[in-house]
Formats: sequence, structure tokens, C-alpha cells
Amino acid sequence: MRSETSIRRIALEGVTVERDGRRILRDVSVDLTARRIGVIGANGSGKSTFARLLNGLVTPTSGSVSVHGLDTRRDVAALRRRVGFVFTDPQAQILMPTPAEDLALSLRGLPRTEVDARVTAALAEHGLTDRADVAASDLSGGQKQLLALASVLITQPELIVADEPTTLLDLRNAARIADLLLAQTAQVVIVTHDLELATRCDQAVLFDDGAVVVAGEPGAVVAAYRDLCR
Ligand SMILES: Nc1ncnc2c1ncn2[C@@H]1O[C@H](COP(=O)(O)OP(=O)(O)OP(=O)(O)O)[C@@H](O)[C@H]1O
Repeated sequence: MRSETSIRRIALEGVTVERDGRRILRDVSVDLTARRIGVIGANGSGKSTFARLLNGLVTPTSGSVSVHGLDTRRDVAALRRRVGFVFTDPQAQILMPTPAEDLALSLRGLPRTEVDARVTAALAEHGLTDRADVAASDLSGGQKQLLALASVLITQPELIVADEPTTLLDLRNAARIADLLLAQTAQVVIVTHDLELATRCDQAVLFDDGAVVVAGEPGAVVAAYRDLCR
């Protein structure tokens, strides 16, 4: 049951994820209600697996995951409508030949006039109007990630989960994507190796070896990560 208090709450209880007999996440319990959440930790520590639990791409082997009052195992269809996922590589996400068509795909099922109006507005908002009908494959890396993010934002998700969305980008494009994510009114979970970006969030979570080491004020969590790496 979704209530006012469940909106913006991400709650994992005793979550274990096993793949090929290997424990990827071990007994993770965490309760996150901040608007902007940074997820940090070493390669292979379980961050992507955590991110994928939030939209049901990964299901827990045991334990439960509740996202905005929705059980990620039971309420998959509702979850997919409310949670937008941004991948590291926009190529994995851009499905249509042109930016305008890709944005329109996100709104399939809505009346044509509404789709056209929202696509036009999104292209303008993200500075892609003059790229609307070019081959998406011809966009720059920065423009591709912008399009991938715009195609998620156009659906007005309640939660945006971004898995290392700036990793493949140069400084300017990384800053643009980071600024855009942090400016959203929706809740945002950003998995990142960029500790400055993590520090700009309202809350951070540190993963190590499949477990949550600490969750809280980003400065303290980043300091804990630095200690861990010594
Ligand atoms: N489907 C799978 N089958 C087997 N092992 C997996 C699977 N998915 C992830 N793993 C393993 O689980 C561990 C955690 O992976 P995960 O991608 O969650 O880490 P990460 O913290 O996001 O790492 P990175 O920073 O390198 O992206 C890794 O050792 C990975 O190889």
C-alpha cells in the first residue's frame, strides 16, 4: 500500500542476491528517504546490483526491496512506470533511429498531439531541437547521454536511477548530466565513482564487498570510503 510516507522511501530489508552460487549482495538493510542519493564504492562492490534491484531488473534471492511503497518483486509493472533507469552507455538505451522518435517511444500510448508537444518541449529543453531528426548514431557521446536521460525524464518518473551516467563523458558533458540529474524534483539515485558528485547529493551510501558499510551525510560517507581505500 502506497502512502504519503512511502513516497520517496527506498527500503531494503535483509537483501541477499546470489548469482551462480556467489553472494553478490549480503544481508543489505538500508532505509533511504533523501531526494538525491549518491552510491559509491569500489569496482565489484555491488553498486550496480543495488541499482538494478530498484527497478526490478534484479530480484533479491532473499529479503525484500520496497520502492515508494511498491514491492519490487510483486509490483513490477507499476514499478517500471515509476522508476526511470539511466545506463552508463547510452547506446544500450537509445532504441529508435532519431532523437525525436526515441523521445516519442517513451510516450507510446498517449495521444499523438500530446506526444508531439512533449517531444518538442523536451528537445528544446535539452538543446536538441536542431538534432531532432538526425541519425541518433551521429550524435556526440554527450548528446547521446543527454538523449538517453531526456527519454527517461519525459516519462516524469518518481524515481530516477542512474548507473554511472557520467563515466563515459568529458568534463563538460559530465557536469551537464550531473547538474541535470541533481536539479530534478523526483528522487534520484546516482551510482558514481565521481566523489565530488556524490558529495553534492543529500545522502550517500557506501558499498564494500556486497554490503553497505555506511549511509548518511555524503561528506562523512566519502571520508569513510577514503579510509577504506588506505
Ligand atoms: N549476473 C551476474 N552473474 C554473476 N556475477 C555477477 C552478476 N552481476 C554481477 N556480478 C558480480 O557481482 C559483483 C558486483 O557487481 P556489481 O556490478 O554490482 O558491482 P559494482 O559495484 O557496480 O562494480 P563497478 O563499479 O565495477 O561497476 C561483481 O563481482 C560482479 O562480477
